[in-house]
Amino acid sequence: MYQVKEAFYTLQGEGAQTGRASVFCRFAGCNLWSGREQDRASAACTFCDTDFVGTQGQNGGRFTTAAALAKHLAAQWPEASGGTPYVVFTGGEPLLQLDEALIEAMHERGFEVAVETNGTLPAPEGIDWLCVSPKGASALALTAGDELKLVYPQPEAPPERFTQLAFRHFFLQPMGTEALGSGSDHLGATLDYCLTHPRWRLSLQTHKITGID
Ligand SMILES: C[S@@+](CC[C@H](N)C(=O)[O-])C[C@H]1O[C@@H](n2cnc3c(N)ncnc32)[C@H](O)[C@@H]1O
Ligand SMILES: Nc1nc2[nH]cc(C(=O)O)c2c(=O)[nH]1
Ligand code: SF4
Ligand SMILES: [Mg+2]
Repeated sequence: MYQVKEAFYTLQGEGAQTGRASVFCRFAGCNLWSGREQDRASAACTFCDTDFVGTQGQNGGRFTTAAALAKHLAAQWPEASGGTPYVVFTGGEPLLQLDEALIEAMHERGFEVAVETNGTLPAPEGIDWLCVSPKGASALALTAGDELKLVYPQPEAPPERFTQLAFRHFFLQPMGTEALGSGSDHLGATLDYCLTHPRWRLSLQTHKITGID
């Protein structure tokens, strides 16, 4: 049984695939936070900007088979539009639910499969684009992939801890604080770090700038 909070067609807002048309599948639930505000301060991940609780979002629901969920997601891609169909599995934490059967079902429908993960859980075979975004002191199970996208700053996860890992791209993404009720957006500190450490590139959450989903 797959539990999906929401699914929508948009442009990837972050990282090296920014601007690419994508079907997003946001799975419900996370292993680093319950999603309840009263638990935020004591969670392993404290700065989450996302509601991933339940299955009542747009195009959300419970799906009993990989085939049924794949059909539901493929239906969000515009017909006869050209380009390679692209699905981004996110959450919550997608690696609590994503399995080889669902990846295969998306491949059979012609999709490339991307994942946005906190990196604390092992990944199934067959992912085409793996983005790992480390969280605080949480240990990484995934130490290789396509991009490492670190939300900055995190006192318990300084960038230096990750540069030796086997990723093709290293991004710093300023911590957005809207969900946290603070005025500061950490953009200046992120710009400074990228300017003084050219290994790292800036990732902006462009969907928040443009107002797209
Ligand atoms: C909501 S998470 C879901 C996927 C997975 N659980 C993870 O943490 O990577 C999607 C992306 O948003 C990033 N993110 C979450 N909260 C953020 C915030 N307040 N500011 C900037 N990026 C944030 C995460 O680091 C991750 O790269
Ligand atoms: N447009 C857009 N791009 C995104 N990239 C990562 C997202 C996520 O929440 O995982 C996200 C999202 O929610 N919307
Ligand atoms: S690990 Fe990802 S989904 Fe979970 S609380 Fe942190 S940012 Fe949100
Ligand atoms: Mg998001």
